[in-house]
Amino acid sequence: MPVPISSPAGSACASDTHGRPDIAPHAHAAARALLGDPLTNKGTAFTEAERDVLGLHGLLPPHVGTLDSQIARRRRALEGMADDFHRYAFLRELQDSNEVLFHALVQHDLPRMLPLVYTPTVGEGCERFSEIWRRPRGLFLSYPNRDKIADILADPALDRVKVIVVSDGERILGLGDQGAGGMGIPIGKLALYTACAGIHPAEVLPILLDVGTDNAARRDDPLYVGWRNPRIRGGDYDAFVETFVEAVVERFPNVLLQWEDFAGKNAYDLLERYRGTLLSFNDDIQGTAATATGTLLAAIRHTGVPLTEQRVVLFGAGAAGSGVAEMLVRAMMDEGLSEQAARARLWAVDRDGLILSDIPRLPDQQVKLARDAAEVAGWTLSGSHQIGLLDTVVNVRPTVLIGASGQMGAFGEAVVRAMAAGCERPVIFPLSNPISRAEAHPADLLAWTDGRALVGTGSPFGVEGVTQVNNVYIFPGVGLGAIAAGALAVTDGMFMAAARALGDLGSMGNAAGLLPPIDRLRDVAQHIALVVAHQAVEDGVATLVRSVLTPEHIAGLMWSASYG
Ligand SMILES: O=C([O-])CC(=O)C(=O)O
Ligand SMILES: [Mg+2]
Repeated sequence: MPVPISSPAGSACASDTHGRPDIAPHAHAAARALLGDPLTNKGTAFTEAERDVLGLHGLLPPHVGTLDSQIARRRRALEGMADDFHRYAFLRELQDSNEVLFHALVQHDLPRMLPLVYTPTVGEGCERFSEIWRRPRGLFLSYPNRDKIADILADPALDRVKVIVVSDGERILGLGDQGAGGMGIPIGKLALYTACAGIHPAEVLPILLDVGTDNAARRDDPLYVGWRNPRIRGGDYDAFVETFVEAVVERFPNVLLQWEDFAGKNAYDLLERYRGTLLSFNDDIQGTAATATGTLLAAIRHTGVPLTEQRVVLFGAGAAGSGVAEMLVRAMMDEGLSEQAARARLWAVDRDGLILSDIPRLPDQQVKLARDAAEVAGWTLSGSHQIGLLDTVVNVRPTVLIGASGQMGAFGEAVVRAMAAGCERPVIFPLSNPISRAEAHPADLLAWTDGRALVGTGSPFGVEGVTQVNNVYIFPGVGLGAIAAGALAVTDGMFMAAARALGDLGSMGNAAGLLPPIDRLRDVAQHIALVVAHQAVEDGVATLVRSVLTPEHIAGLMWSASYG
């Protein structure tokens, strides 16, 4: 769906009484507005005819370019830069000046561009957001403006919005509280909705709920662009989010909303509170879970050990880790285990060590994962305090080790060698992002296991044979599928269908990895969208019937970057 570029008020050119062409004053303003709006700007690719009609002569250099030549020019500039952070900033600026060119560049070479516009570089983009602030994108809904949310959303420029990604910036990847800088994440995720699921750039809306920050370094930075206040919490926070959700439902009744990078308890509470009111999901809980589950199912094709016989140790039981655990339990139950038998195959280790039921004040999601102290009574332990990751691995002899802790290097040599000693083909997924928070470097995992490990990392490392196990394999397809089916809710079944579809996809020619290569992400999203849309029908939440939900229907919804 190209954005129509219409001539303002018919034609900009008129003739004065002497027959000289004359450009009406409003046309000058309109011409500048056209170039200043990233959704309509084509830069040097405006044709002669368009320049005539739209009054663009003089504002552009005389050369008329093509999208391909523009890509080549930007590509050369990008490769000449000193580091990825500057490439990130350059691409953000391009997105804010010409969206078609930005998306064409990204789609043209996803393996090169994804790590620049998304994980891992987006992490530094959030940490240094204020430093590279240039132009507004999306909406900052700050606590002091809480009475104005509905007015802000009323902007007619937002009429086409179909997908919102919202964060409050409190748990940005594994980097913690970044306050308003967390906006980099909704922007990055939505760039992938366009790149992978073909959602038009005019239909996406990044939102940052600025409720302050407890990150003193950000607050004390004189350049910080956010609200300089400690985080609002408790009832005031809940009321603020409630106002936000009510305004969204009123303004965009059919929108798909993705909660992203909220801290643990809020992540769970908001998902559960609003999943019945709003077509919504939490990517860190559900997207990560489906990605990890799907990749584990793919790994099982290599190891031959059925899911119901896996022994899984999870390190880090926050929103992402416990989301993975719950989905694995459901997947094992689908394959015939009782809930109790499924839970008996999972051990979760968090900051107090192995989660045991006698640990006081466990968060709700950890209570379900806790083991009975009696179960570990016979374990050989290295110390008398908590049961750490190494003790757990030595005693459990896991077949699968998953990290969602944000703790760099937590999968050390002793842990990994202990695992490899008890298992022929260890499956090891250090999922935490960005690279500075990964539980292990994949090259070390391969070395310590003599190449026997099947390794998947949240961030890209560029190590041969290592799969990137990132939510980008899931959320664009789930979102597109939900939209395609006109779904009223995103069910757990839709995520399970997405996970199984991912596991069944095979590596699409990616000989070394478990999942398809990054340059096939559009095909992945399209396939997952179809399966998810069908599951929406199955679960009774679709407003369209199954017979119209064909691959052609999905493909027809996907926009590709071109000037059209
Ligand atoms: O953004 C990513 O790469 C994956 C993710 O959701 C997270 O780490 O929070
Ligand atoms: Mg996230």
